[in-house]
Amino acid sequence: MTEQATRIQVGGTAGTDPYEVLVGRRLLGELPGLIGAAAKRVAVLHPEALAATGEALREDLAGQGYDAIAIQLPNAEESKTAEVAAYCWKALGQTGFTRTDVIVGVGGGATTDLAGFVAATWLRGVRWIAVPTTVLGMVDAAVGGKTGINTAEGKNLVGAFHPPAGVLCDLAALDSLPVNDYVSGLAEVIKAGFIADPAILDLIESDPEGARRPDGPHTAELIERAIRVKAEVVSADLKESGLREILNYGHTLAHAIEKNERYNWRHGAAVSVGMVFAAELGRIAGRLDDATADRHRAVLASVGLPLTYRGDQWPKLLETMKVDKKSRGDRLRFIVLDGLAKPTVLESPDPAMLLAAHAEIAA
Ligand SMILES: NC(=O)c1ccc[n+]([C@@H]2O[C@H](COP(=O)([O-])OP(=O)(O)OC[C@H]3O[C@@H](n4cnc5c(N)ncnc54)[C@H](O)[C@@H]3O)[C@@H](O)[C@H]2O)c1
Ligand SMILES: O=C(O)C(=O)C[C@@H](O)[C@H](O)[C@H](O)COP(=O)(O)O
Ligand SMILES: [Zn+2]
Repeated sequence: MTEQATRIQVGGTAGTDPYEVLVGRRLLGELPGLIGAAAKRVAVLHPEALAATGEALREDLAGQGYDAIAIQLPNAEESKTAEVAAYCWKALGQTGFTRTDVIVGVGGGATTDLAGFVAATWLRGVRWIAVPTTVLGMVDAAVGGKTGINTAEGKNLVGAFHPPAGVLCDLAALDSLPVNDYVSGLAEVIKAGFIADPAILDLIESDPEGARRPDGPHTAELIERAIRVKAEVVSADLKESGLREILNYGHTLAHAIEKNERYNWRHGAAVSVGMVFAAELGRIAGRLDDATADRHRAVLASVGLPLTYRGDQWPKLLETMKVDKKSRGDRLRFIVLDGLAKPTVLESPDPAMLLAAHAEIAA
């Protein structure tokens, strides 16, 4: 049975269908309503780490009369490949999955990115529901409809905007999350703090140790605040024609680091370094005050996120950043801050500025 949950609406403007993000506990009772009466088949996509959860969900849905299958994916970034997507398409084809059938993605951001992408591409788009099980998935990846996979050339280079029909954030799922993965998700929470909601930073600074734990005093509030930031932005600009770019704060460098590390770094850890870089870039460009730039290091370090990356990799990172989705032709574009919660775009920064900002994160 569903316990009382916080409901955050996303979309519903500019021709997009509205949907809700629920945050609470024991939310799976909401699934049948979201799946809808038209579905006969349901595919539950889950990572290896959540094999038991995926199978339990499949059994539950089968007990409710659906023709339910579970598709196990590799853990983490290994699932975001064309091969894994093709494996899922094959399973859906063999099950006779039609346009009224539904995909449920249960897992972290990598799983929901892949599940959403499979939903976007199967029969040119079927309904899907996100059940994020990591902090990062709840506050960011599962919300907003960006779905996709990586290619050899870079991160998330193939994908589609395909919003879910609903997002169920069951906070109990976080109890089994390894601490490194938990903390990685805090990078996106802190990002939401810097770009839009500084109360998030105050909450973390008041108890950094508590922020690292699912039973911390502010866990639900931190997650809900970060979701509200994301919901507001994607509701105004689903397809990233402008405003949505602010959610990419720290990501230009982060994606290059992830690729350079063959995805052995967690996304949030790379975003942490990427935000320190972006803050330095803002400071060097004369946009950001010293105190706010320094606050990045302090708050990220206080929860155990990294601030530096190997200094000898700059030429490779620069090359990768050129295929960032915010680039236009030969122009690199970065999100920087004009001040706390004042994100803006920095176009074609001088190479010397980039190098100087890089020197501040080089280990
Ligand atoms: N679409 C978007 O808007 C968006 C936003 C932010 C990030 N992302 C993407 O999200 C991905 C990162 O997501 P993530 O940080 O959630 O990592 P992840 O999905 O790689 O999960 C991390 C690890 O935790 C395991 N796991 C997941 N839930 C668990 C649980 N409850 N208990 C135990 N283990 C669990 C996973 O199997 C994996 O091994 C990246 O690919 C990033 O690009 C997408
Ligand atoms: O939702 C968005 O928009 C974001 O930029 C959120 C990011 O945290 C996320 O990592 C996203 O997947 C990056 O998008 P990309 O378009 O740069 O691949
Ligand atoms: Zn991100």
